[in-house]
Amino acid sequence: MLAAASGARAATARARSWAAAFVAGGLRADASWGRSRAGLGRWFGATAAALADFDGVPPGVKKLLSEYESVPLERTRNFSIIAHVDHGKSTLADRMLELVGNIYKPGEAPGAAPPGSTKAAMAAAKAAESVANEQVLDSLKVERERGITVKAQTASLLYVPSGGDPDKPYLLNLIDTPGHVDFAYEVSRSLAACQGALLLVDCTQGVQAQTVANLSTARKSGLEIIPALTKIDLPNADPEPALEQIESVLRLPTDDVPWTSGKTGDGVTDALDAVVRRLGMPKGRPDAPTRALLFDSWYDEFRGVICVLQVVDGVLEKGDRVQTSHGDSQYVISELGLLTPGRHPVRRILAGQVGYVVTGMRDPREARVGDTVVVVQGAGATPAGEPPVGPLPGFEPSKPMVFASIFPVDTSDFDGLRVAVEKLALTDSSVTLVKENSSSLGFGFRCGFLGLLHMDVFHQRLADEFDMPVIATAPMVPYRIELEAGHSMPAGAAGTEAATPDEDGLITVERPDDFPDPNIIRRTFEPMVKASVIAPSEAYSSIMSLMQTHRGRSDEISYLDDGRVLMKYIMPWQEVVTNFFDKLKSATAGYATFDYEPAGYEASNVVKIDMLLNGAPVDSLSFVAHRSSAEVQGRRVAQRLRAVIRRQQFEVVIQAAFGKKIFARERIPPYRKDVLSRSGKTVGGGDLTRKRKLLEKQKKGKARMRSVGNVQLSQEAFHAVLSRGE
Ligand SMILES: Nc1nc2c(ncn2[C@@H]2O[C@H](COP(=O)(O)OP(=O)(O)OP(=O)(O)O)[C@@H](O)[C@H]2O)c(=O)[nH]1
Repeated sequence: MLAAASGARAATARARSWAAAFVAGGLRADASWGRSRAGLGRWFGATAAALADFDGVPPGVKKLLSEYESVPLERTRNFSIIAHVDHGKSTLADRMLELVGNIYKPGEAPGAAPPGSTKAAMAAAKAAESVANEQVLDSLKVERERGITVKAQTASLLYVPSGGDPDKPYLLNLIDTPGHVDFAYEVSRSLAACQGALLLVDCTQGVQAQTVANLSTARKSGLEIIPALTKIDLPNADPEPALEQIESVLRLPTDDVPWTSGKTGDGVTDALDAVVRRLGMPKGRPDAPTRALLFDSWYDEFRGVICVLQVVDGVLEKGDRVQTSHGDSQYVISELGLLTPGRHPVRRILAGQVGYVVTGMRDPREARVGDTVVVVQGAGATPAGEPPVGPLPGFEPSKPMVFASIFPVDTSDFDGLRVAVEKLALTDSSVTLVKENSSSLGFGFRCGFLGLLHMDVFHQRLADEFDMPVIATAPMVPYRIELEAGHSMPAGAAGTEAATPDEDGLITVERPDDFPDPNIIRRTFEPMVKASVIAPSEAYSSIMSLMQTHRGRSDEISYLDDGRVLMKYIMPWQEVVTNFFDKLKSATAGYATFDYEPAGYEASNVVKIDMLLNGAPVDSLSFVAHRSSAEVQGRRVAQRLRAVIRRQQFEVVIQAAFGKKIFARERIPPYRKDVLSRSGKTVGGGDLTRKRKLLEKQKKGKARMRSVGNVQLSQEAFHAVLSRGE
């Protein structure tokens, strides 16, 4: 799973830097005291008072920590927010946290400057506030940069519903979920810990492909669904058609739909009231032996694995000795607490509640998501003489959907890459890693990802967090192959598991070079997806022809009442992986939304195409394609390689081959670049410094390339393979 620096840890760090920014802001402002206007003096007085009381814990969190134990199960609600990407989940969740005081509202953080303050004071206060507030639930660096949530996050809050008794608050456990299709697995895990979900529909965009997919996942989990409109503040908000689609496409009643805005905070109480009113309480038995559902985990460099759990039955306490249902090791809980989303230690977590647990566990693979944690020794242990409690219904582990290899840019830096990927994999247990030895690029890792965005995010995090740029090969989907009787996978295939037949007698191939000789293949099966596209009806015929080119089979077509069409297709996953979404966007002027779900395997006539440089096959450039388009794709790759491979001092011949048959050939003529000469004139014999500089510069340029045989390849060469479908 894509976790990382975890939300909670980042949130804590943010809280610290917030306090630091605030204090620094105060000092900077102090220096300009003499120049300040009259109002500023009053502000500093108030600021000093606020600072004296300020312990970094917002008031809502203080209340939660002091009262959560007295909230009975009947007043507990666990819910998720689900929606199409960018429909406003994180923003709405942030407003909910502000409303109950778990985080500060803009202008309300202690020390925030009043209007009319000096520039320095305003800037300091603004910095402090933005640290405190900006998208608190999207904390990973990549999440902020790309504006997407890749990691589900949890926050507990106390809420008094409208007209409710202030002495009887509800404990709401809110689980923010990723919206992107790659992270659907995170969504399903989060949902397992909830009784209901707020399904957001952006009322400027209406129902989209992923709204449909998320609803189907939530329904499969048996959740109560509360549809809600978002972004009602926008000038182009059009709630009526969105409501009609909620009724006609999602088949949900619309008589009680909160209208919300994450920008202005409108309707946030309506949404929370609906959660309290319409969702059931968690099904748990406070007096039974403890069973807790592990639904998320992340790795903290200092504390080890941190697990997020929902205590279903019983109680979890600090000092308990615990064990997971599927593991043998036992651990002692050294800390447990609530997430707000910052981490706050408490003494115990009761039935129905959600929190984090630290045990000193070092290997994230031991924290299997979906596993049940039971108490072996402690208040929640099974009484002596009684049979141990069974596990809660778990859920399936995620399976990689695409594979791509990564190699260090500098061959001598494999150890650096190994350390970086292993550390990153600790925080992202859904990525799989197998060491591989490529004949062209040397040692690297075959990585399995949940999808293309997951892959991109992994590469970006390697660069961001470990300063480790990599050469990455084009992604490939896992094919399953039935070999002719009496044959087995040739030795040397990456990953022994990949080479071992499964219970159906099929082997899974995850990299083109492991594709066996066509003569020993009886049948090949490729993974399929059920794709949903929602687009303006005018784009119907261009989508249809795009789908045909990509071997899509129409499954269902329905027209929405706002002039859009919902088209469902069964198509090969490999077709989606090779830049399909970009083409769909350009075919529909960016208006289409797209989602898919796995749809099993189908027999297919796919072949491996080899790319050769100066007569030698280059394993990292080879690819698998459907027989019908394999040669066209091979030709395209050869042409693109000709365009991106720099001229060398010798001729480079690029060829594409299927088996022994070479069907495409491109040539790059030699070019002798003498960096020491300008316009044919050699740099003067005496100018040694300049000569050295030029040679240094040339060396640096080369450092971002990899030599394959005697040809220099850059990352663009591997992109040529990725974009072969265009
Ligand atoms: N005007 C307006 N903008 C909003 C509102 N809610 C969200 N936005 C903006 O819409 C964009 C997406 O919002 P997010 O909250 O990140 O959406 P999300 O659904 O969490 O996105 P993912 O997690 O990536 O799926 C951001 O630029 C927000 O500032 C709203 O109610 N009104």
